[in-house]
Amino acid sequence: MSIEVTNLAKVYGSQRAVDGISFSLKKGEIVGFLGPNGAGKSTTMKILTGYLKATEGIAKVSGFDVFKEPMPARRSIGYLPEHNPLYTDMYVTEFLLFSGKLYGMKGASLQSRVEEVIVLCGLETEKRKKIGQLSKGYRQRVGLAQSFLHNPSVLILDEPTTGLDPNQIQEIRDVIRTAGKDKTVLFSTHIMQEVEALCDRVIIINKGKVVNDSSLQELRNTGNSLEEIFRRLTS
Ligand SMILES: Nc1ncnc2c1ncn2[C@@H]1O[C@H](COP(=O)(O)OP(=O)(O)OP(=O)(O)O)[C@@H](O)[C@H]1O
Repeated sequence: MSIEVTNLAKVYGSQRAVDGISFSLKKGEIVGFLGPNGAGKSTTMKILTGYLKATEGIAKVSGFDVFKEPMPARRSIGYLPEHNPLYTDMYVTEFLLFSGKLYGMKGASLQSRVEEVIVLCGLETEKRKKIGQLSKGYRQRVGLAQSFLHNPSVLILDEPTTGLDPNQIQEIRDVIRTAGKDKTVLFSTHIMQEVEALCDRVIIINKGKVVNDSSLQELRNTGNSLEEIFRRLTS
């Protein structure tokens, strides 16, 4: 399994924001992680990527326990956080070279990988600009480029298209589809068409609990729209 979550819980004060969830993703699956605001999606993703400690449970990425073996687990993950933090004073290429060095990449192989992700993410026209000068969509592409840089086998993308216009949404989806071809992808979104366009499977959480885990085809077979299913399970 590329991602394995078992009885995972996160307690903030008196709130069980993540309340004993279990799910797994096989190699190569693209899975949509849905849930209303505050359901616990970002918290789960932060635990998987090692940014937060869980209160209970086990989380494994590429077979590595994210708590006990954090370094190999992190090396196999590309993460785009919800509020994609970037150094706005850096130039695009400079930022990607800098990020690559943080992953231990260097020299000609770093240079050529940066060029590769710039093409993959459609950043050629913007690569000489400062990140602060870029539109929101292009900043998001820089965040995605950074997450792909070390060629991780697992991508964890927290609302990668939020706040983008319809053209940018389509373009970012294409990037995820292309880059995700040989990877396992877990991504959160509030856009149902995005799930229809990209996913093999849908996990829905509500109030910290998994309320649906099924293939898109199984959901289609119910005869209800994804939006109807989402509303029924989460309201
Ligand atoms: N650092 C924190 N301290 C206390 N409570 C927190 C903290 N981070 C998140 N929470 C709470 O945990 C719950 C789950 O939050 P989380 O951000 O994981 O939800 P989400 O599903 O990603 O929501 P959204 O769709 O709005 O991004 C929320 O009620 C939130 O207020």
